[in-house]
Amino acid sequence: MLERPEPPVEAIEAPEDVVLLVEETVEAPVDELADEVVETPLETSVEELVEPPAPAKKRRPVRRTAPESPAATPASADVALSVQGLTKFFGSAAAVDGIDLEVPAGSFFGIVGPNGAGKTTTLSMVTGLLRPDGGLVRVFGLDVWDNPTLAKRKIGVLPDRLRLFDRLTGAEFLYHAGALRGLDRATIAQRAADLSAAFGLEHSLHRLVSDYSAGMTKKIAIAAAMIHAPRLLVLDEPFESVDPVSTSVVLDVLRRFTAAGGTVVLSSHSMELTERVCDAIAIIADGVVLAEGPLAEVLEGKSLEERFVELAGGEAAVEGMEWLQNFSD
Ligand SMILES: Nc1ncnc2c1ncn2[C@@H]1O[C@H](COP(=O)(O)OP(=O)(O)OP(=O)(O)O)[C@@H](O)[C@H]1O
Repeated sequence: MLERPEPPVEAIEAPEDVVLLVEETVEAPVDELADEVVETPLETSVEELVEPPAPAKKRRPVRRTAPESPAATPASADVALSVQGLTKFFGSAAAVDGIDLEVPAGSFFGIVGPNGAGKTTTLSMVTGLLRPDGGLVRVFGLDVWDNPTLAKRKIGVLPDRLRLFDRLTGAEFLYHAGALRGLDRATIAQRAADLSAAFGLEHSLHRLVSDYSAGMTKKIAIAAAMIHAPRLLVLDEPFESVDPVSTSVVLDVLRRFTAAGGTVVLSSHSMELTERVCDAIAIIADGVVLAEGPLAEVLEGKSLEERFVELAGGEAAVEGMEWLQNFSD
């Protein structure tokens, strides 16, 4: 029997308090908003990571991998992201079909795959935006679906199909991102200044995001994803529509982030860029992992493009298109 299609991602998991905050902040000037900020310290100590406070017992929303399965082994402390048996169906079709991934802390991890391979669906489940039908996702040992609040503090997200509050200026947008993460005004101001300078947006912060170019929009969205100093950045196609100069600026920021111990997981259709910047990769197609591991191991001495086509490619069905050679004029 066919299931109904999933509702839009943001309609599924957005907690009520976040929605309220969004509604309250959209039209208000930044200075007024500052007083409403909840000053919750965001960075979580190492102790909290190792021994998170016992959460209230909740019904587990995710169908688990059987405990005796080898895939359900505990994650190690130096693993930033551990995905085990992750599954998602849309109707009767498996978009993600038992994916396992292990992303070492401090790495620059790339996910590549053909259109419809399941990259966005995987990243949406990893970041707590889309509920899996099965499997486990752990971020620094925390189960994203058992401890969403604690786990999401560790994660900065650039989602696919950006829908930004584009009637805000760049400054308001960053303020809004920081306020949602519970940062106080002074911290947001400091970080917004640092991030906008790093991304070359410092002279555009007074402009409406709706007037930004596609590349500027990506950059402000990545800046917003970083404002709470997450340990893990999950970026869905961060370089799409971004020119080479801006790409290099973004890469520079991300490299500094990983050099300081942060972890980046990104999806990309650029084989050249993925091969150049990532130290570990996964090639996925039809919702399954075809190869995963350190870059050199996956490549086996070939270029990523060659390896990608070898594993995920197929002969294009061009036969029967002779009509295309008979031009209409
Ligand atoms: N909300 C949805 N409802 C029904 N099917 C969906 C939905 N979202 C994704 N799919 C399907 O799941 C599969 C994986 O899609 P997904 O967007 O994860 O692929 P992708 O690898 O990110 O593709 P691309 O590179 O084109 O962005 C596709 O067959 C897609 O049509």
